[in-house]
Amino acid sequence: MKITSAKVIVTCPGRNFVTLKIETDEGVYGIGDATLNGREVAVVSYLEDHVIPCLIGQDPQRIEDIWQFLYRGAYWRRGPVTMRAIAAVDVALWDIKAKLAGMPLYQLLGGKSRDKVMVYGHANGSDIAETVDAVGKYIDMGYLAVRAQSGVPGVKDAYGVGRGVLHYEPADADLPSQTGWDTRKALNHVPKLFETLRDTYGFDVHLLHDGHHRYTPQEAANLGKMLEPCQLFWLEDVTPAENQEAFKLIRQHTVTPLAVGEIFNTIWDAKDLIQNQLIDYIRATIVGAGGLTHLRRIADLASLYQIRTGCHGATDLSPVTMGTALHFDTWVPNFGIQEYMRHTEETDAVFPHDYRFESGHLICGEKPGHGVDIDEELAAKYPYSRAYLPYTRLSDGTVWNW
Ligand SMILES: O=C(O)C(=O)C[C@H](O)[C@H](O)CO
Ligand SMILES: [Mg+2]
Repeated sequence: MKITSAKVIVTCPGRNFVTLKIETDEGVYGIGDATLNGREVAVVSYLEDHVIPCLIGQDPQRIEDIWQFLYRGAYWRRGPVTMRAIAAVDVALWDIKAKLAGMPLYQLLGGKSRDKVMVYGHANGSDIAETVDAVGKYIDMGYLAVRAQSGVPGVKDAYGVGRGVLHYEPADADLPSQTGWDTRKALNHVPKLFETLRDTYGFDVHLLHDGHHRYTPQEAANLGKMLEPCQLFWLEDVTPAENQEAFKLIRQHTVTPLAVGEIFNTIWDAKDLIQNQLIDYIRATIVGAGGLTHLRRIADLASLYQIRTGCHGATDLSPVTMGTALHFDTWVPNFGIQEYMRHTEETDAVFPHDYRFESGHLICGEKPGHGVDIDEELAAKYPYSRAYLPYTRLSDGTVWNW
């Protein structure tokens, strides 16, 4: 069996997505997501100019060998562009293998560990009252877990505050827009938000919060400690994780559960965090961390230390990643939770899929493969449109972490 052709499809049904389609001489094809928010075209070139020429004529059934070839063979390892390109190939090949086997992908991974996958939604508002209302709407929709982000008084465009009720897309301008940050103001505000949420909704609903890399380790420890009475499900990306050791300080001071990893590319980004038990949830996902082949290795390492998965699932990860992640979540023994930021109707129409939301859970379908396709004719109606993520400055002009 041979790969006969591969093409990259770029479409923008409200936001940009990069999709790889691999075709074979047996008529079976596979689809993989390669979207890198704000840097999409770099991955298109990596795939078209450097990966696809090497794929033609290869046996698509040799997933592991092709993964190793793309990772080791390039000499230049890791990084978001390389690993997204590898992820797209990997997922397309798993899709092909599962279609050939006539099985939903979770069966190839080892079968179901659970019937459904608990997800968390994104509630946000410009102030505490609006955010509390928004969380209530998610609870009414059946969610068992909700991430809450609120505007912070005196901070311009605080992270996570969207412009719509169900959809939040931060990459919104053809040059990066400037947002603000003030840690002191956030430390005054965030604990009040969660106290109000607990007073309003009690302690049964799982609540989550994303620090989006803004705090220093000391500030992060302080926030984690202040939030302890509110019993969060997790506090995410509370400090940047390039220095994995930084989490030791946070860990020594708080039992608030910690989640990290949506920007990780490989197991090496998470190795010390996992082996020193400095986190509780690993957020690496299919498209970010080299596909199913590599994410499985991260999850297995994490399972040795009772660390559970919590795959990134923002809207810049296409339905192809969501569908594949749901097969992974259905199988992975140390599953924790899955992020679920809803795609718009336009996006869902471009990527027909068989997963569905039911009572706070997503359930993957039973179609052979990962269950997500691309409508190429419809995709062609939405041409690429450059969009950047915002960036952040403190009030004195210093660039900070967005
Ligand atoms: O979903 C999250 O937790 C995020 O932090 C979303 C990111 O800001 C988003 O994926 C950036 O493209
Ligand atoms: Mg996040």
